[in-house]
Amino acid sequence: MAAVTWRVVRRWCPSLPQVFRFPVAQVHLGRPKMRASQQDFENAVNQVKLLKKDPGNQVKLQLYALYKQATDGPCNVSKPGVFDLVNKAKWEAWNALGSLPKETARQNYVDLVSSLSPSSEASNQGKSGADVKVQESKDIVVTSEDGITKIMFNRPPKKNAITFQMYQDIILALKNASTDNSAITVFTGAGDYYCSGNDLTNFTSASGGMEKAAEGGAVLLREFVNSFIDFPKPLVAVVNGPAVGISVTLLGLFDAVYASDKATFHTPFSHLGQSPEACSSYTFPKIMGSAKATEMLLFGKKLTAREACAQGLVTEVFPDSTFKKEIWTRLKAYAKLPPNSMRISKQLIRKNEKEKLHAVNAEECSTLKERWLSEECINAIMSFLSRKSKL
Ligand SMILES: CCCCC/C=C/CC(=O)SCCNC(=O)CCNC(=O)[C@H](O)C(C)(C)COP(=O)(O)OP(=O)(O)OC[C@H]1O[C@@H](n2cnc3c(N)ncnc32)[C@H](O)[C@@H]1OP(=O)(O)O
Repeated sequence: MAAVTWRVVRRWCPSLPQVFRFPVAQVHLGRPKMRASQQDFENAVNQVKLLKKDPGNQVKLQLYALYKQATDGPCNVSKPGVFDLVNKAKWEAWNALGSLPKETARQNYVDLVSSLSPSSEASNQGKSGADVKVQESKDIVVTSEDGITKIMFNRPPKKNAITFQMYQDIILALKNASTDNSAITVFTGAGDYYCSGNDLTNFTSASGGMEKAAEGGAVLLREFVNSFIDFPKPLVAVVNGPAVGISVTLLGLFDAVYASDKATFHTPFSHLGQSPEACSSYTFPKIMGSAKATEMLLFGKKLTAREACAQGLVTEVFPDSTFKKEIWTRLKAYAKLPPNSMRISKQLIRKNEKEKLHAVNAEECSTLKERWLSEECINAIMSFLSRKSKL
């Protein structure tokens, strides 16, 4: 099997990978699908041989890398010489998958092949006997175009507040984006808000009581933030409007943040009887100095986009009238840069911080678990729900 894939890739990949455009593909995420079986994987390998349309060198390299990871595990061969262009590109694609587990690589391979041949997914599911209906998530929309995977908060009637389901959808979207063929990943919001933060009904509407909800919430939050800490490609926020709570604190883990001049940045944790999350107790003082971080995280001072830019939380601010046009033009150009180079540079920048970020995340989550059960927090949430308070 390996020889077949090797031949296919070699035939398809005669030169160094160029930057290829990938067709528009909209992927709705929902509950994770059943894990791909060995049979699904072998079906997908055969499916690749039958593809009528050349999917482009980037996809072929990704297929090669996932195949090797799924069958041999992490890259265990020495790097080809600098002039062995094809094998070096293949080695780099495989090596970039790091310690991705074999089962995950197998699943990602099957998903990637499914996305190349829309009819194959249904037939794969039929063969494995898994008649699982993938629940579509309307609240997180993931699209891929021009080398950019876009993850959009899509719940405008609730100002894009994040439900428990949306946290899970985002974890899955980031997992898929980390091995898809895009060069960069972008978060943005639908409607007038970027995101109003955690959905304040998450805990009150959870079955099984507050204690159980707080326990589960802390585990989910930790996994959610970890997926941002570990995300291997450039991660960009396109902040189209006001951002609140966790949608602001997460920005400290992004590689670039572009904002409309209509955006605001608000972390009202004390007003809500809560404490900072998403590593902001570490990243914010580092980014803006402890005095300015204190104003935001302890006193809930809301920043305009220009103030956030002056503090280093935002990369650049654009007039709202031209924001979308200007930013997507720029991002499409960035997405044409060599993806491996960007990924490796990000790895160098993030490497020395990772351990610290994971430790901070763990501590913030266990602190929050206690906070969510506190009287201060419960009263603040009840007050919002009974419409006595608004930010
Ligand atoms: C796994 C768990 C992890 C948990 C991680 C913890 C993170 C901490 C945080 O994120 S703290 C931040 C939480 N967010 C807030 O406190 C914002 C609360 N919302 C508001 O104050 C206001 O709604 C507003 C300022 C965002 C917008 O005000 P506006 O007057 O413009 O609009 P409405 O208030 O009428 O809102 C429209 C509808 O949207 C609902 N809504 C808005 N935000 C939230 C939210 N965060 N949670 C739940 N619902 C929200 C609002 O209730 C309205 O709904 P309705 O039309 O049905 O009344």
